[in-house]
Amino acid sequence: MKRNVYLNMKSIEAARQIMFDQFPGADESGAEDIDSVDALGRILAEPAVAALSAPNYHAAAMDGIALDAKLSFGASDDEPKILVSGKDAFWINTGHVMPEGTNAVIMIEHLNVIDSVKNGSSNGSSIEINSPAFPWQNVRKMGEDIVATELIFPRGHKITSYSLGALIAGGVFRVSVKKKPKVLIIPTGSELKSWQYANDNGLKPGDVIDSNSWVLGALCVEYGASFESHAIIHDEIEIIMDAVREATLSSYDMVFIIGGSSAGSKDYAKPVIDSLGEVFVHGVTMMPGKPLLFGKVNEKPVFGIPGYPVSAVVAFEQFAGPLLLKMHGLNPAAKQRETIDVVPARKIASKLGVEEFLRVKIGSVDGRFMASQLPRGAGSITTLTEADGIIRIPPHVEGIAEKEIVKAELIRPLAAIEDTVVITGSHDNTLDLLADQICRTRPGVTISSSHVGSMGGLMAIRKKTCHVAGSHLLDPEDGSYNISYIKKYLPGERVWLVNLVMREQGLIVAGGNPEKIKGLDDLKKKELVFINRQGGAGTRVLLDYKLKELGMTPADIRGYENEEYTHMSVAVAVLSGRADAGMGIYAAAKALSLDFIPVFTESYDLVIPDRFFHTEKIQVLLETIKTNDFKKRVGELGGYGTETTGEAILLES
Ligand SMILES: Nc1nc2c(c(=O)[nH]1)N[C@H]1C(S)=C(S)[C@@H](COP(=O)(O)OP(=O)(O)OC[C@H]3O[C@@H](n4cnc5c(N)ncnc54)[C@H](O)[C@@H]3O)O[C@H]1N2
Ligand code: MOO
Repeated sequence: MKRNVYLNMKSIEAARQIMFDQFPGADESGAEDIDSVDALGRILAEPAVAALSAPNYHAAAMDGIALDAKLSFGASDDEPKILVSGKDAFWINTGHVMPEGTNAVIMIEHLNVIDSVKNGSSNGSSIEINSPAFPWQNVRKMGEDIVATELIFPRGHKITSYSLGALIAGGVFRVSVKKKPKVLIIPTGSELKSWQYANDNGLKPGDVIDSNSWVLGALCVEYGASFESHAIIHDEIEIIMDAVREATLSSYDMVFIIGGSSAGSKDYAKPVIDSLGEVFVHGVTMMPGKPLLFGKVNEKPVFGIPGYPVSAVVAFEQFAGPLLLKMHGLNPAAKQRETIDVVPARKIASKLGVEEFLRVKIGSVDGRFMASQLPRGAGSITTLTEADGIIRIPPHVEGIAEKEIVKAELIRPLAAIEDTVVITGSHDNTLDLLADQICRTRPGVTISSSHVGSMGGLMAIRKKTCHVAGSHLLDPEDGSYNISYIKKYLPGERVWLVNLVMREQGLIVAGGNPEKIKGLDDLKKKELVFINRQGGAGTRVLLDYKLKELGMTPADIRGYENEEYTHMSVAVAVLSGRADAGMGIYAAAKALSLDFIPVFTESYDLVIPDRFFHTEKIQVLLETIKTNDFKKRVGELGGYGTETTGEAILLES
């Protein structure tokens, strides 16, 4: 099988130019007539002209009396005027037709009814007024809002919820709108399974759930198009070819082939488009999304969308999406996101020659928007779901220095970013629980946490890039937690130390504990293999402290020098049989159904600078951790104590 090579990578701008040039008439797609009430989000193909006026009569705008304003002229406190109800003045309610001969309304609050109950409409009641009315006061004149025959909206207007009100009030009950472009999405790949299949059968190694069809379908809808999904097609070129041929000959306006766009031996998108039509672009200098393919078959645009989920999204948002907008009669830039100035929390490297779409979390700390980079992997959809924004690094730029101000496109609203508590440091599952629980205390307040270890958290406080650090640093000198580290690394900072939980650290061993391990002492047995954590990890510091207490040395333990970087990878080492025991937290053992032998209870604390401590969102966070609900849920996780949860001390170092 011949492999594809990207002979001619194009810049985003050049590739887009080719795309729009190839479909100059894209915006001349047809129109259809529909009921106005069904037209939300649609684009007017013809102007909407009012058939009725609104209001279509002179209407009282207030409750009171209607009169000819002339009768009230000259009225004052000293010389009030008396009107006779039924003759000079007529009781009227808001919205009612103004009686013949009247042109003003005086509000009921400004009337003094002399010889009858207020609101009564009996003839002969006298009403005193002590200020004049001016003509048309408190009257909504006929056509005040909309005049029949006037233009309500020009063609190209996108119908909003407000627009529906104007159309219906103006008597426009049917509208001519642009037809929605219709997309056929074809997922390809022998590894792909539908979610329904996964639901019924589970997944085997090598199976991948087709999630892209759903993401791209939803994006089509967001961009005003409709879509249908083809059944998954295995890596068989003839079948993919048939599907594309058939789609381009039927009513679809655009076709996506997902997957198989790059250089693999089973990557068929290019040969398919090539043999049915013409390929214009294969390869764009952007990342993710580099292998994007674009061509024409039977006069219809066909895209080869890269299979990695983030690549697929970028390919859509940079190419297929803007073309859909144009087909729908909209400006292709209509979906451009707002940008803000952000400061990277650390320097960011970037590859020369490609435009990188870097997903970042953004936090508002000390009046600056700090951006922390999320993992770059195009295979991780969570790098988009976790992101607050996207920093685009142009092809000629090699990276961004720490604290260099750059633009970020916003994915989440700014107000939500302002309401986010940024927590950096050691990870613990109770932080996830807190993130879920906090919106019960105050909807809108959210937590964004990144995991860089306890020391990383303290450094983030020092660099002013977070509000809260999660930390469990044991001082082996005296067995205290965090305090001596704060004194050493945050000199001059007033910080609060708040206990989140007490957490059990222990030995993670195989299910059923076949080696009958009871504690650290047992690790002296030469037939047992240990798996350690990396130097500097809180858990490693703890192990060394306990070993010293027990009078043991590293030489006593086989495997002491083998290191892993997370609790979970220690648990995986035990599960795979590579080690008999490792130190870690209960949650990691539980996640893989391993056994756990408690060794020590440590303090997992939140470090919060005093200048943030009294802010509303931090108070909401503190309130949340003190709730019984939160403590109960922590208890249910197992391996935690909450007796001291929420206890806070102020440290001035
Ligand atoms: N030798 C090279 N290999 C690759 C290159 C390259 O330049 N040279 N480019 C890489 C880049 S960049 C990308 S992006 C990917 C895109 O490859 P394909 O479009 O050919 O996609 P597949 O290989 O079919 O799939 C990649 C990945 O995505 C999963 N996938 C596919 N379809 C779906 C779907 N509908 N829903 C969810 N996930 C899907 C698929 O299982 C793979 O894991 O190529 C690199 N390779
Ligand atoms: O360009 Mo690929 O799209 O990096 O993942």
